[in-house]
Amino acid sequence: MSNSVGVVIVAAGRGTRMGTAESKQYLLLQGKPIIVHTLEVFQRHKRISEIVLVTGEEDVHRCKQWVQAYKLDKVAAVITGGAQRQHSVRRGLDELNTHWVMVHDGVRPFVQDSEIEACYERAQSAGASVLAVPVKDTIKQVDSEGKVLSTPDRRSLWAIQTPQTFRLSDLLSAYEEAERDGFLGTDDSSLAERSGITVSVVEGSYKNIKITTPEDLDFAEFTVRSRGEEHR
Ligand SMILES: Nc1ccn([C@@H]2O[C@H](COP(=O)(O)OP(=O)(O)OP(=O)(O)O)[C@@H](O)[C@H]2O)c(=O)n1
Ligand SMILES: C[C@](O)(CO)[C@H](O)COP(=O)(O)O
Repeated sequence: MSNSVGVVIVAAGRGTRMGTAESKQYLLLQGKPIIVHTLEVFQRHKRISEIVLVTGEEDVHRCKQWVQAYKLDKVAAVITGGAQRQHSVRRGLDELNTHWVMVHDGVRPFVQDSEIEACYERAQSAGASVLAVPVKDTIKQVDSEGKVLSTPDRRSLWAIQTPQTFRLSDLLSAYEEAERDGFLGTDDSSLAERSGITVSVVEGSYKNIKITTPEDLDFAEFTVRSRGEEHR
């Protein structure tokens, strides 16, 4: 099928900003690890045929157990990541056999089915897409001494989320180029952009947070609890 879609879910980080002994992707939300909440969103999505989960070496075993226990049968591989997010994504890409790839953070469990669909459709029409929200604050560029340098026009600023969707062959080329040039980016789109791929933004929701610091857990608990109440 020429539009098959695989997902690389990266979960090999240590969560230093969260500061918990347990890596944040394995903390429980209503009794279930955050990473399982994230996997379930893609497991149930009709567009997704294959999932590769990238995790820490010491976590592969328990992740494989969850894949069985939660019947996540789209998970084709659970593999070990690298030192930086970019290295983890690269390893995941090498495992996929689909035409399209979505890269998603394991700690963004609140992405909606409709957002995944919109990202897929935009990538089909534009070539590549990223989910994002317009920034709400005024942003300033500041130098190392704390002096304000400039105030960029907020109307052109977006906070970038995942999923980020590309043709697998395009993203692999972009990753190879970045590796060759020693470029390290904080997202996948930045690698694609520098290799000349046009990336289009899909407006998402402020609820699709990346669970990063302790206050994000309060929001996550609240969100999961309210969903449970909605379904009662
Ligand atoms: N070497 C790495 C680093 C990060 N990630 C993943 O990339 C996503 C986004 O990264 P971030 O939130 O920054 O996670 P951590 O690196 O774990 O957090 P911190 O920077 O606070 O240590 C997370 O799902 C994380 O597990 C990864 O797979 N491999
Ligand atoms: C890819 C990403 O989620 C876009 O917001 C993010 O850049 C990855 O995490 P980090 O906070 O930059 O490490």
